[in-house]
Amino acid sequence: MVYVASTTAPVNIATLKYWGKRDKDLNLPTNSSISVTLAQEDLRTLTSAATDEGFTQDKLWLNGKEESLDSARTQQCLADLRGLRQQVEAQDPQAPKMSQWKLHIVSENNFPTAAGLASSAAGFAALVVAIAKLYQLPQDYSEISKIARKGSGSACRSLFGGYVAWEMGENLDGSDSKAVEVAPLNHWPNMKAAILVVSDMKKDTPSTSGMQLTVKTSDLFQERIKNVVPQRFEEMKQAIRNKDFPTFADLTMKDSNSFHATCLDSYPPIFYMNDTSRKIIRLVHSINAFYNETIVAYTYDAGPNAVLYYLEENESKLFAFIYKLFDKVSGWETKYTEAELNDFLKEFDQSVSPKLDFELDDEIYRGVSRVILTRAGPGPQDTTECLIDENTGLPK
Ligand SMILES: Nc1ncnc2c1ncn2[C@@H]1O[C@H](COP(=O)(O)OP(=O)(O)OP(=O)(O)O)[C@@H](O)[C@H]1O
Ligand SMILES: C[C@@](O)(CCOP(=O)(O)OP(=O)(O)O)CC(=O)O
Repeated sequence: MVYVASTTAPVNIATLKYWGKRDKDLNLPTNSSISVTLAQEDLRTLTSAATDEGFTQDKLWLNGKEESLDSARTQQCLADLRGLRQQVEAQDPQAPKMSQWKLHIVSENNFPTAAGLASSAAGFAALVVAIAKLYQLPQDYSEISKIARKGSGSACRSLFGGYVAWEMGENLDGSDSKAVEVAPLNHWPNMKAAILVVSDMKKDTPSTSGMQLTVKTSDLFQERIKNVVPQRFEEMKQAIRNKDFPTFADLTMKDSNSFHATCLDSYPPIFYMNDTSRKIIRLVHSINAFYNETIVAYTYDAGPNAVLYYLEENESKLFAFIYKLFDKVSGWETKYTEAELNDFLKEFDQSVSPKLDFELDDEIYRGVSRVILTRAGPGPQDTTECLIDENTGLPK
């Protein structure tokens, strides 16, 4: 009999960045980090996991293609999950001996893989949660997040919705390096995100090797992990608890800049942002200066895409600028009617244009391929969708 379980898992985008490992094999970080989990209508992984006594090999199909499961990281995740399943079997002799059987895993991302859109985070979170469900593990999600962490560090934060911290921990075996909820989605539900996709191309320097180089060569990095991030970690959690957007946003922007500064300070230097990324940074500062209030924050991961965080109530103020500048780029029409989009232009003409005290770069849209308009969202979700045929145990 083929046993099957499925889940979806979200992407998360850090507002306090994880950059640097103190243990590469266990993905133990040199600093704690914080992220916002994003809604799954726009960005999510759907994963089904199956097991059966008759399966002969562990197998993975990702976006319709069979992929290797051989990476040490994936093997770690599978071994840990099987270890926990063994405990279930030891306590309940009736429980099927799934820990001894092979697994079939089928997964689909509804967005480009490895484009700096945190596919590995959603991917490993979904993989681990699907198998934990299949195995009926009793552990809570903080415990399960330690297994996702071994797949990809940032994946541990995708086990929760809303506002999430990854506590770096101290133990050498990683037993206290786990994700915890800072605040649930409904605490501050009006957080939105506009992602300006600057490039869909696969990135040059993978996060793992980039981090290794920074840890080894950057002096600035030592200052960051010792004196900058620990304090920011506490301040950002407090800003989230207080729903204090200006503080949250200022910390987010400063931390993105600090992380990219350590990349530039690596030797040889690593460049994740490009000219368009930098123009967007300037634009965001100009918009905040124009309103004399911090209404929007940028943050960049290991790639040139900009993620802009803002509150729903400030959307028309922000979109007066960004729809005006990026209206030629796709992604708006799925979220707004033509009348709503016209209102953003009207807002620009009536409220912004007469007072505009800086020059807008009409060509900036050329560096952006699309916008993804999304918002803060919940953690992994149960689903009735299943990617595996329950009779054959193969992808549908
Ligand atoms: N649904 C999935 N299931 C299992 N593994 C996945 C899944 N999606 C992505 N991955 C793994 O993650 C890898 C991509 O990770 P990578 O870190 O290069 O890109 P990214 O996550 O988009 O970028 P970043 O984490 O820096 O934002 C893929 O090559 C694959 O091995
Ligand atoms: C810049 C980041 O997005 C780096 C994410 O790195 P990964 O989690 O992809 O790295 P590995 O642990 O090596 O898989 C910052 C962040 O998400 O906190």
